[in-house]
Amino acid sequence: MKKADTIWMNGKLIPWDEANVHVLTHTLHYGNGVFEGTRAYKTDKGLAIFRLRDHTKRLLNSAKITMIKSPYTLEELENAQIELLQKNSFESNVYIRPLIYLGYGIMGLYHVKAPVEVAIAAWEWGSYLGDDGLENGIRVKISSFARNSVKSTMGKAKAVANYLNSQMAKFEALESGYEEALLLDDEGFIAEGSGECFFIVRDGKIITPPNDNSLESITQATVIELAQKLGYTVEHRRITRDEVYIADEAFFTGTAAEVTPVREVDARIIGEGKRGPVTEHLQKEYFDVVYGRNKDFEHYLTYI
Ligand SMILES: Cc1[nH+]cc(COP(=O)(O)O)c(CN[C@@H](CCC(=O)O)C(=O)O)c1O
Repeated sequence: MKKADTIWMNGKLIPWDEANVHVLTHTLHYGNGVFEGTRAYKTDKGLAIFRLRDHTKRLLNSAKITMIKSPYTLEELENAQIELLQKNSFESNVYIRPLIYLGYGIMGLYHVKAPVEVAIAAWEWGSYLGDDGLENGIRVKISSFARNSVKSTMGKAKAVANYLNSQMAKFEALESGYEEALLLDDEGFIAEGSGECFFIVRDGKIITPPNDNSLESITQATVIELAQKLGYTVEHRRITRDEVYIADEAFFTGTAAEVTPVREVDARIIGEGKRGPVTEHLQKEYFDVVYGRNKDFEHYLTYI
């Protein structure tokens, strides 16, 4: 990972190598911290953060869900992200990682007296699932792990602790020779990927699971809005694994994953075993949106 010069920590820009925490930082031990993943793209008019407000709102919603009181307002956090990108220099697209976490000072599960800290880092990050994956699709394994259950966790919070489930699913998939995991919910319906939301295409219709068991994905929402504007029928409904196997196309969406085609699931070739025509169309349109080439969506961009 290429270091940037500085990281924003609790209101100050400090040198990357000095952005450290104490080993008894509460979140390190108990996993109650919330974070975001936001991309900024090199558009013709310079670097632009995509859906900054939506991501920052979700960060504060995540904090509210897990009972962390942010010391900064929505505007202060937005301005901090803008300042971080202005004060660092980046050659290519940037990934921004805000984190609100519980710092050093108390141990034990009752967290309310732990100090709340905020750090925002940014680095240059290419395609999450590989350039080849973006173009030709990836191979996916249905995970042996069910997605965190709504009976025991809260998936609308982008909370640190929720990612042990994702990490183990990702590990299992890669160790089995695949490139990503697709998780079922605890009733056996498709939930989402380890770090993405999921779509299939059947008979020209675009289908994606509701967010009962997944993060409310900003990229999923953008792709749905885009697809509807392009005249596609979009269904938000439950999907079973065997419906995935017989789908004409499938793809993941996420800030990091962008629109990544899926060409195989559990050794079943999806469609023609490559990026499908609808996926390719949506992927191209999505990149036009985030690079500021689609004026109907330019309100989502915050130019730095
Ligand atoms: C579990 C999960 N589900 C769906 C999504 C898609 O949400 P959105 O980015 O708002 O469209 C993400 C983002 N996953 C982050 C993973 C990055 C990482 O590995 O770290 C991301 O895409 O930034 C998830 O982590």
